[in-house]
Amino acid sequence: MPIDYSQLSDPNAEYTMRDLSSETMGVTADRGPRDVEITDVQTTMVDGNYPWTLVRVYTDAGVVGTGEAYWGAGVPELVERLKPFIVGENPLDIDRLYEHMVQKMSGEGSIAGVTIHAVSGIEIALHDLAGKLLDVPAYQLLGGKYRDDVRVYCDLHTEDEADPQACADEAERVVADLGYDAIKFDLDVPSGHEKDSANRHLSQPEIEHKAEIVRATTERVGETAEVAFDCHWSFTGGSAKRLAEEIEPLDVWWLEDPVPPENHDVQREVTQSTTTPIAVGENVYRKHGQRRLLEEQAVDIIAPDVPRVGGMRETKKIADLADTYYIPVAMHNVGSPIATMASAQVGAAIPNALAVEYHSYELGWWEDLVEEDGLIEDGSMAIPEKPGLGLTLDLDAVEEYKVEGETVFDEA
Ligand SMILES: O=C(O)C(=O)C[C@H](O)[C@H](O)CO
Repeated sequence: MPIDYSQLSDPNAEYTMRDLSSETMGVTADRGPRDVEITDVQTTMVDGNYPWTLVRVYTDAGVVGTGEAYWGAGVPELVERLKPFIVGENPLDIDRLYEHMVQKMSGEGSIAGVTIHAVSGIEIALHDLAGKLLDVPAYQLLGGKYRDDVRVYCDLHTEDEADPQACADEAERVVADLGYDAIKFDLDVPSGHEKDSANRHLSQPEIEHKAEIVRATTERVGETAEVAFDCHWSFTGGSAKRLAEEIEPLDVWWLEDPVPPENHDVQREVTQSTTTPIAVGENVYRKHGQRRLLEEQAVDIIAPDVPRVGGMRETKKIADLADTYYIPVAMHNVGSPIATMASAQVGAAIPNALAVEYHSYELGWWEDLVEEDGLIEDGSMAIPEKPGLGLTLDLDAVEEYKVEGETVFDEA
């Protein structure tokens, strides 16, 4: 039997002094037709190339909002934990409900991690819902449009990720056949020269091997496409600096996460040591987490993940802060069409959007999860003029691709 979290004791959530519920805040004025109440929250996990955790928020108006939380063990349980804090609330108060959820979960660790994944999934669903209730696209809720289409970059893989020629071949194929003009490869791949996989140090032959991947791909497609490289927080500051310097003459879009994200001093030193643009952000939570990276100009490009960092408004706030330092935003994304569209809607509404990531080109059924077709064309996503996120989940496809044992959401 599923656990009824509302029956479990949680002193922090019960007695927290800063209570942002409508009742305590006295948010009770009659809003006429906009007086809508949240009645339920549900999740369904889809077995994509990541465990996509779809979130639905139901209302007494019969309107449902769909969002997506970044994957992670326990995220559906955390969504269930959050439910009592938003049931009965007006879904149009997105900002207050976000603050309310974060505050109520502060004893449980809402500074970062899977708690914020769960909050983000609900927050995105609230944008879809609010857009539908007000009959406007989600970007409109964020302040309106800077662009009709948002650029999408494709994360690429090859059977042998360490083979520079295989990477160059795949880059050429994807750029020519799928129409992308921006792509990304992993650079934390073995070179055959590794002596120790723990100490983060890169020997010169390892650096030369990585530079060879960069050289092979940028030489092959550099005239028509931008190429970024991801290092997944692997190296020492010194190694990162040597790698970044080595690839300076090559035409790199950005080098991502060369060092772990938690030491800002090292991060800043690496970024400021090189002309190779450094991108960081997917593993950093909420505007508070991203603040120092931006204020200390420890990044050239900020890369928040919308269903992970806190949701759409939180990403907008991060983008606003980034823009005060003239730093562009490349939205990290490994999600389903729901997360990808949520990211693109943010991209439409911020001046400094560089691109949104697409991470599922090898899956074959990514787009089948929604009724709409042609979501990404020629490396870009057109922002729908339909209300909310502008997508309709195909519940038959959700049933087909759900994680074994999962239950598909109720209809509206
Ligand atoms: O695409 C990226 O930038 C990634 O880092 C993909 C990663 O595998 C994922 O986000 C975390 O494991």
